[in-house]
Amino acid sequence: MPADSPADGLPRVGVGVDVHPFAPGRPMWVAGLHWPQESVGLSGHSDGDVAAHACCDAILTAAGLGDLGAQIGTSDPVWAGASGVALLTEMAGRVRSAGWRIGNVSVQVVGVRPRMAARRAEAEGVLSEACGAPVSVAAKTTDGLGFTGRGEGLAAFATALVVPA
Ligand SMILES: Nc1ccn([C@@H]2O[C@H](COP(=O)(O)O)[C@@H](O)[C@H]2O)c(=O)n1
Ligand SMILES: C[C@@]1(CO)OP(=O)(O)OP(=O)(O)OC[C@H]1O
Repeated sequence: MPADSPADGLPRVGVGVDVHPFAPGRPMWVAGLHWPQESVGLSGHSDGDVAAHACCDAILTAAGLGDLGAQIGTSDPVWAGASGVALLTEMAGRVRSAGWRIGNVSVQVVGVRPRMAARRAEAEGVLSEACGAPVSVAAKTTDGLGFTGRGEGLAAFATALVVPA
């Protein structure tokens, strides 16, 4: 059965993970928001927005369309420096063009900074607008453990549900 099979009208789930290291001299963009109080940003070919990228992979895998790297890759100059919101808007459009409706997306940011809680609703609004479906946002620090806990970088994990249009 092909990976993008509609599975007889049943919903399909997807998963996405992304990790980027913190990098001095870069603006911090996470979950579609700019965090101007942060002294470092995230490295990457684009803006490094792990939350938006994990959402992209979740909807793409749900639709059987590969992942963000397969869709655009880091060799494509068109997307160099692209915002996570622009990428999520584009990937959600590709998922819809392939015949899917996006039910919802849930993303969890893992790391010590930025502190998401105070701007969680704002992030959910921006990502939901980009996705054209509800996106919920959560966060965890990992209590000092691992590269996230040590403040070396940021990770995000997302799941998505799609249904045939
Ligand atoms: N980057 C983060 C990480 C966590 N939070 C919020 O803190 C709560 C407690 O996190 P623990 O990892 O210590 O359990 C968590 O539930 C989030 O609400 C955050 O805002 N930003
Ligand atoms: C977004 C892309 C392309 O600009 O690059 P990065 O910003 O490096 O992000 P990543 O999630 O590591 O890989 C996906 C790439 O397609």
